[in-house]
Amino acid sequence: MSKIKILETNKSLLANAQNIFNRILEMQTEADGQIRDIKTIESKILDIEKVRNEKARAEKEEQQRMEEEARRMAEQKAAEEKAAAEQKTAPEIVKATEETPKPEVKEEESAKAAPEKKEQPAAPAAACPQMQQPQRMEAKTKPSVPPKQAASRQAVPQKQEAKEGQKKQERMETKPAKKFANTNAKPGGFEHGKKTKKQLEDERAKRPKIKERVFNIDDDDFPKGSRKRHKKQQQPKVVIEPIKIEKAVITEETISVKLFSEKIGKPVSEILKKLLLLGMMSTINSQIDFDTATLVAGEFGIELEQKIEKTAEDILIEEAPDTEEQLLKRPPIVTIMGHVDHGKTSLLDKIRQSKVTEGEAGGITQHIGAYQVELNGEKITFIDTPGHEAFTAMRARGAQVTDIAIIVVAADDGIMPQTVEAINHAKSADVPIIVAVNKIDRPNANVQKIMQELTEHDLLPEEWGGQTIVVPVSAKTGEGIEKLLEMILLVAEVQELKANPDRLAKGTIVEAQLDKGRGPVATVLVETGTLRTGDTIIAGTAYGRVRAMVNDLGKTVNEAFPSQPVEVIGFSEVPAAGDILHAAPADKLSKQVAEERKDKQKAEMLKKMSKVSLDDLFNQIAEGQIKDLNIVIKADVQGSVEAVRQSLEKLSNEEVRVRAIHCGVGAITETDVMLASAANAIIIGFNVRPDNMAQTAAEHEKVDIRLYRIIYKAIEDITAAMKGMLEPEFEELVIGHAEVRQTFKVSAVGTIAGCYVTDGLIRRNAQARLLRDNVVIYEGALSSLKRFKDDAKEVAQGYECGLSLERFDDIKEGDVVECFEMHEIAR
Ligand SMILES: Nc1nc2c(ncn2[C@@H]2O[C@H](COP(=O)(O)OP(=O)(O)OP(=O)(O)O)[C@@H](O)[C@H]2O)c(=O)[nH]1
Repeated sequence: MSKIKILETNKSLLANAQNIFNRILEMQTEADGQIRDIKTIESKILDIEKVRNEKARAEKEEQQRMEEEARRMAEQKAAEEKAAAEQKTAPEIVKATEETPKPEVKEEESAKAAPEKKEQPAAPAAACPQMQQPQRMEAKTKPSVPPKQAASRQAVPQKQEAKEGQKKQERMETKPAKKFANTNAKPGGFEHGKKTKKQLEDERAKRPKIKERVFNIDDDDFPKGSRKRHKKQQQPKVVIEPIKIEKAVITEETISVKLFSEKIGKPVSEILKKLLLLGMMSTINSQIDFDTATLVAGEFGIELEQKIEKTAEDILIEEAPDTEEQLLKRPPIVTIMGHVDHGKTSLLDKIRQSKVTEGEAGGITQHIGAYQVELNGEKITFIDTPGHEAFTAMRARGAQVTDIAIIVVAADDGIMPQTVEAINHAKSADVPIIVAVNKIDRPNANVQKIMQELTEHDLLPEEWGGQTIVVPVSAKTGEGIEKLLEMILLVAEVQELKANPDRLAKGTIVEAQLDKGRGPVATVLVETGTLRTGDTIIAGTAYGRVRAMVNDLGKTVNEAFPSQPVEVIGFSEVPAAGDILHAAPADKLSKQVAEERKDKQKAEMLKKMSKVSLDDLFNQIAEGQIKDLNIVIKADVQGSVEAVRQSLEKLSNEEVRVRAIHCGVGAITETDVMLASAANAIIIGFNVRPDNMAQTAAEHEKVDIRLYRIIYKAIEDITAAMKGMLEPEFEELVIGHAEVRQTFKVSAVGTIAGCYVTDGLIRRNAQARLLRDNVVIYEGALSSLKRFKDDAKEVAQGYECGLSLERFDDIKEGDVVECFEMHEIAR
């Protein structure tokens, strides 16, 4: 009894630990989401800051430009006045000055002084007519030349000036693409030289407006592809366009709704709505596959692409194929299987004793899970764990280490059930079989009988014209052992077993344990490549570096070649037998792979741990987690139990089979809950309630208990849940219990129950049910609630009260009144 209690306590502790673990995972996910949000906000703030800075810079530049313009205007005015004065005194000089082509000088100066003018230049076509007439332009622009420059220009020969003018014109004509072709801007940027004072004043008056426009010019107004434009253009981006995602990439097979919403920039609620329209009930954490995600993204007009990223695991197992020249012959790996007591261990021992020390004088064999023997200079590796259980366990983990299976059959016994199993295991693994008929030294040995029996299992001996090699042996005397080894080498020869020793090692863990002194120790059977001391290794979730290697003779070795068993020290934890070992090119990679595998294990464990409930039944069915919907049925009478069982089992369909794993009459007990927990079942109660222990256990074990009073409602709920359409709107909340201590019959009123409130409270307006031995015998409302003679609204725990039930008088002492309210559930 106490053991059971301990077991149960352990179980509940485990469940608690699991809950805490789940909560931590949830918190971690939440924290990750919040960090992401913070990062997004951060980057937005930076963007805004950037825009603000750009705007301030542009304003500053604009101000500088205005100042520069004002200064130039003043100079211009002075020049005009001076020119007017000179005109009066020296008309010929004026004439000469008028004929001097200088617009390009002014233009250059103007461009240098006011780079912003380039932001609104004329379109090339518009600019050209003016540029094609430098002589005429110069006549008009002459007054704007500063006096100093004008004087120096007078000394320049006309011919040279004309040439320069032409060159400049050509330069401007050949580079139209580098200038902005903003058609909105006035083509005045290069024309200062020819403007009159009035024009310039007009322009100055208009300038604030231009500035305003510059700020509102959209990027799209400019021709695309001009890098120079971005360099020179100092326009701030004031208008922040909302980001429109047209294409998104997902990098895994499935994606959570939350992450998907971030990728496509749509709210989770919108996505859930779309999924619902596709018939999928999902939550923010639900995983959706690429096809579904594509459909949803399509609804938003977003193209979705899948680019599966390479995991560390992919990189680890990625291997270049070996060339024919790289492949060298390797020893065969042999497993011995057979029925109990037919002599597997004896045979393995005999082979080892007879051959292992050859050439290794004084060598003491070590038990490391596998050993090698030598015959005529050729090696054979034996896996030292006899029996097909280990063989199959390894196969189940994806490790197929065995090249040849020896089926041991005792000559004095015959083929037994485990012999048949062993034969079938070897056959299903497609491994060649050699039959060793053992114990031939025994007087009642009958090899012919064994051969006869072998034919019944599709193993026709060679002697009888078949393919199966049968070798009579005695593990006791050693007779036939040499022949058996020869046959093994022969079969290996036919198999052409080869491996490339010149690559990173890959192998299988044959045995592993935690050694007090040396830490995790594992025997590795190298399959291909060469394992070396110092190599980075990973097997399952255990990783590390080869610190030391010991062979089957107890000798320290620095290298292990294909088919060689070695004991390896240096793992971070004990790997499992059957795990595949990889030597990794880098420490980091092995660590990453281990992390990935641990995450995967965790996810799978969580998946397995998640209990079925009607709320997420559809999701679990959809994910293929549930094939059977197990149900425990408890009802008040046997008739109901049967009726409910039949109705519910009829709901089975192709995807899910509804199975009543336990049915019974009476209250829902803790045992029912434990059974439901173990079988991942839902409990359906009809007119019965769970007792306190059951209630607590159900909370611990996360078992879904559904209570009904009408069969069709249960059927309706389960049908809906199976279709993913379950939408219960209300949830029952028990608010208190009162025990009936005494009953009184009052002629006009009916039965009055004198009660004691044991927990919670009894509320006059709440609903009530009457329980007798946890079986519901009435459900309805209170017709009265009194404290002594006074009507009461509610009576709390620890107080006495009198109550009566609406249209129900069959109240007995010991009954319990359960008071409850219905609350709407937010889904
Ligand atoms: N006479 C004789 N006895 C043998 C021979 N081989 C094994 N035995 C005996 O048979 C018994 C069982 O041998 P094991 O080697 O333990 O057989 P096993 O198949 O490994 O048995 P399990 O490990 O229990 O599956 C032992 O008492 C051995 O001494 C043999 O060739 N001749």
